Amino acid sequence: MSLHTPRKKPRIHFDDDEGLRKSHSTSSGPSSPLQKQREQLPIAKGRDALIREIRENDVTILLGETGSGKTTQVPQYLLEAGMAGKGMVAVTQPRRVAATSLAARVAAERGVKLGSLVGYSVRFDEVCGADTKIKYVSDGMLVRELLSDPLLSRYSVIVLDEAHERTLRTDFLIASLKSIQVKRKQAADGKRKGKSPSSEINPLKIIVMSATLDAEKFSRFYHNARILYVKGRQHPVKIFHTAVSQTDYVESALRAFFQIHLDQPPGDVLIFLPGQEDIESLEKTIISHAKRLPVSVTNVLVCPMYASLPPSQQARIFSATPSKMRKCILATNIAETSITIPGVKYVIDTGKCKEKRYLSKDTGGGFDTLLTRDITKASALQRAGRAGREGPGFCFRLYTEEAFNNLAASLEPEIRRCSLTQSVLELKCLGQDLETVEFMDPPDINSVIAALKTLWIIGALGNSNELTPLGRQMASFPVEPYLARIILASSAHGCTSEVIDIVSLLSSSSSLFLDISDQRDAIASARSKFRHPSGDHLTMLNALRAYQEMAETENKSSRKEWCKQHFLNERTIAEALKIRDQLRSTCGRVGLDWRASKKDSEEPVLRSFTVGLVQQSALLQPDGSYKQLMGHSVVKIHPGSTLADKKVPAIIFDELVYTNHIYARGVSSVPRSYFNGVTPALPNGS
Ligand SMILES: Nc1ncnc2c1ncn2[C@@H]1O[C@H](COP(=O)(O)OP(=O)(O)OP(=O)(O)O)[C@@H](O)[C@H]1O
Repeated sequence: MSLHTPRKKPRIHFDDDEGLRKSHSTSSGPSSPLQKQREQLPIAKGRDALIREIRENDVTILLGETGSGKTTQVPQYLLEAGMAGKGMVAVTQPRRVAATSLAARVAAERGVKLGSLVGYSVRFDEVCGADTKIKYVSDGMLVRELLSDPLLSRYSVIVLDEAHERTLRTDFLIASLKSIQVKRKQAADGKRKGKSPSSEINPLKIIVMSATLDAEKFSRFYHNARILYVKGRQHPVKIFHTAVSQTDYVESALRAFFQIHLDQPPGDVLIFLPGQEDIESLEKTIISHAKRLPVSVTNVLVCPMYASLPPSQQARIFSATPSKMRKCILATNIAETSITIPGVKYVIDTGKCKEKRYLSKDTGGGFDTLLTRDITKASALQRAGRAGREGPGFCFRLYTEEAFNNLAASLEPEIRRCSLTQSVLELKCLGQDLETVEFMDPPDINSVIAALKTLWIIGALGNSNELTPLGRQMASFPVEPYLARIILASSAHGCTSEVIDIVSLLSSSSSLFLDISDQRDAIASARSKFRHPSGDHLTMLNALRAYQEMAETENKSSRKEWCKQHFLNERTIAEALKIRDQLRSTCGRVGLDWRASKKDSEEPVLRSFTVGLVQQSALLQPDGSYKQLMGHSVVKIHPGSTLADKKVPAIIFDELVYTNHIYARGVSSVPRSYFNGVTPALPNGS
């Protein structure tokens, strides 16, 4: 590799530069139709044996290298073998982008329209029909289905894919499916013996899949379940490590990208970074460096990819790369498992990720936060596995081989490190207690107590931890319990219409207000039109109302321009309006009139929000700081808030962001008296 990086930076030396040169002599072969591709996948050779084993065993643990064909093929084999019966095959995915893109791929392989035989279901978006037999579903959505169908009787087979990720929802399913399987077996046996002839319940098959799984542990949990291995991968991935460790991973990623771009044959590049901030900063530097390249060099198309990016923008990574361009995808670990991004030949792995962790009150927290940390070996293997899906691939790790060897094998399960509030509520609705469920790894007792306390404070649980009617109503809403509580509180204050509008905006995957750090003055002046003196919640409502008024008369391009001028994210509005429809229909189901609206809505709306956000509130101290009402942390108002630098007696906020300070984001000012009587835990007059 010759030295061509911009800004004349020294090249990064990888441990097998020579090997890289040689490996390009391998051709990926001519492209073949989808069916031929299916037959060539490593898993295809073992198809019959696999079906036989699954038929014979209640639970099967399937291990196979990334790209061997597990996720796309196993559900189709089950269908072809008639194992879906009258029911469906569900395939769970920890991430929505994986569920939607896999469903599209499998629909294409079967030559059917997405939403017919093959569909998907993720939060706020479902593309399925009466004839759907294979459903890719986010783990969270399957948990929600449990609430209305505790035996998941619509499914004949449930495939827990990427089980190694051990998200809270996956662990919840791992535990629930174990007892559901027993109950369904008993029901089916009873039916055979004529005890319950009307029962439509059939036995359930469980398949657990991953490329990087502690298979023995899963097997033990499921009564020594059968472990199967799929051998081999379709295309090789050559892995390179840096010769020496790197100090600045963003800078190193920049250099590695241009080394590939200038020296290597065509093929898109996927760079893994920990979070949105790093992605935005690298995006800017890549674009500015690319502009300075000679005109003869292929153009670069940068596509960011992180969870809070609207789904339509995320979908850009899957669209074909224009000719004479090289796509450079900058992604968090949301692109790490399951997905195939067509065109990606090179992966650059910074070795870093953000991990959600619950900061306990003892450490000044009491909330989930994201911390940057080293990835695990399992993640490194998954990241490398995103190359080599359509032909030979290359993975450049920006850390040494020794550092790789020292990485932890896998991440601590989410159940051991995240807030459990929603899960506790869901279990309560199923008549269970988190403490008594047989989890693969039991949760930390302090987290369970914190969740129970939150649910008690917002009225979901009574004094003996029993589920209240209010709690059951909260669980019906597809949002966090505290947001559901706000909606329910709005009923008493007669402002459900306004509150649902704001909650819909808060539940969207990206923020309504664009926050571009170097344009804060321009943003502040554009936003002043909508500013509500009480703070961000009613400012959001004003902006939404202004948008809707304008949209009544303007066409699509003027609407877009208007949003640009006002630094509003139009996609967030579109998403929020969809969410609003769902929340309105949930209101209908729980007997709430969503049309209830107040002309002067400030007090009723803020009173409703205070009920749900009582744990997310802080009081002004004599020294000018804000101290949490329920907790020990001193928080600052986020600079992006309409209340930044303001001193008001009390604030409520949507979230805390943990950087060099603890910042409250999405802030409104409320009179202290609003806290009176909101919760039984608060002393009078606080
Ligand atoms: N959207 C797609 N476009 C092109 N090829 C695809 C697509 N999805 C899957 N493939 C092809 O099918 C192969 C198998 O994909 P599949 O997701 O089934 O593998 P897997 O074993 O589940 O991998 P992983 O463990 O990484 O999820 C890929 O390597 C790729 O060749």
